[in-house]
Amino acid sequence: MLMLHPQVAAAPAEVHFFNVEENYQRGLGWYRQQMPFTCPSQLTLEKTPGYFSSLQAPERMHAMDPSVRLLLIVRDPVERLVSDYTQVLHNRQARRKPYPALEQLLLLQGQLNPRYKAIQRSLYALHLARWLAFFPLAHIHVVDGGSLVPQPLGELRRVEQFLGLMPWLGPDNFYFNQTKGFYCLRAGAHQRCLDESKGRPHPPIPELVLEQLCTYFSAHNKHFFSLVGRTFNWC
Ligand SMILES: Nc1ncnc2c1ncn2[C@@H]1O[C@H](COP(=O)(O)OS(=O)(=O)O)[C@@H](OP(=O)(O)O)[C@H]1O
Repeated sequence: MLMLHPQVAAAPAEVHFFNVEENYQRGLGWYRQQMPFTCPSQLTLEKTPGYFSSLQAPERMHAMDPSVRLLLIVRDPVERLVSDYTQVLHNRQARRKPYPALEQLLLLQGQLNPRYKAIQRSLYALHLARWLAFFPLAHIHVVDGGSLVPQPLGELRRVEQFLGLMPWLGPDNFYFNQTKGFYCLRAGAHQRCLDESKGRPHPPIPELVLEQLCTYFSAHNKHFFSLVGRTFNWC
């Protein structure tokens, strides 16, 4: 989830990205775990995926500034779950710690375990409803992660529009990186790809488990579609 101040149209000279969750995980000091002071010429963006499913974040963010604009990037909840697992698996392996196979976490005596955190984080309707208790839908722009990957320009132009920014992005700002198999960013002489912790191959999931996941998420997904007033190509 990304949080932006509405005066972004003022075209600030500097843009700061901030990720409280990452800074916390990296053990940085408390001052890197709070929103920094921002000058009028600066725009500060907060990007912390964990806020979306946080119980406290909506109310706290609203108390900080009820006029913030929010960007929510969603992808197929099943893909998100597997991506979540893959990320934790690699973090554990990097610290030479064991981690169970995905199916062991997903299933309890053959049935899906709804207490598995990666499943809970994929219940978008549940989380969004908490945000909608504090912010109107018009303040929340949903980015389709499934289309952001193959067509980044289209999705990001819609973000520019939502933020009331002057259209700036064009096809030259993206290039396809054959090695990574993804689009990366280019601005003038600068190029930026997501780091190697992103875009890793996902472990295969048996067809039967996929069907169980699909059945489980289907009603939640429909609820999410009704909340945002659009559908996605998910279960
Ligand atoms: N250039 C490039 N390199 C790697 N990965 C890319 C890229 N562009 C888009 N993607 C897709 O973005 C997914 C990672 O998104 P995250 O939200 O986890 O990353 S981040 O928090 O925004 O850094 C990542 O998901 P995973 O494959 O599950 O890692 C990709 O599907």
